[in-house]
Amino acid sequence: MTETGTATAGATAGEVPPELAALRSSIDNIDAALVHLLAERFKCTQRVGVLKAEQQLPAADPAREERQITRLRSLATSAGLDPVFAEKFLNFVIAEVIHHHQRIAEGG
Ligand SMILES: C=C(O[C@@H]1C=C(C(=O)O)C=C[C@H]1O)C(=O)O
Repeated sequence: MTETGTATAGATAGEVPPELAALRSSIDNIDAALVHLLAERFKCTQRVGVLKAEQQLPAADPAREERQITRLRSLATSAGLDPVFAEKFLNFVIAEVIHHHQRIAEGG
């Protein structure tokens, strides 16, 4: 910042280098795709939650999760994505799903 508070480092409005703008445009598209994919996944898991509640099955299935994590770590490695990050991400999503299932089972 200068004394007048003007940013000196980085691009100011209207001065974004074309390559940065193009990359950000792709990032925005990818983020939109991720949101849509996650929305579809949660639609499926909501239905699983209803089925489990109807059949009095437990909200969590650790054996299934173990298989998913093994598979996702392998996919991540093949794709050049950090498998530790992939595992953390899946665990984060699954934890949210299990909360939903518990709420459904409690009638909520
Ligand atoms: C969706 C399920 O319920 C839970 C959530 C999972 C998931 O989000 O992938 C996997 C296993 C379960 O702990 C399921 O049992 O398939």
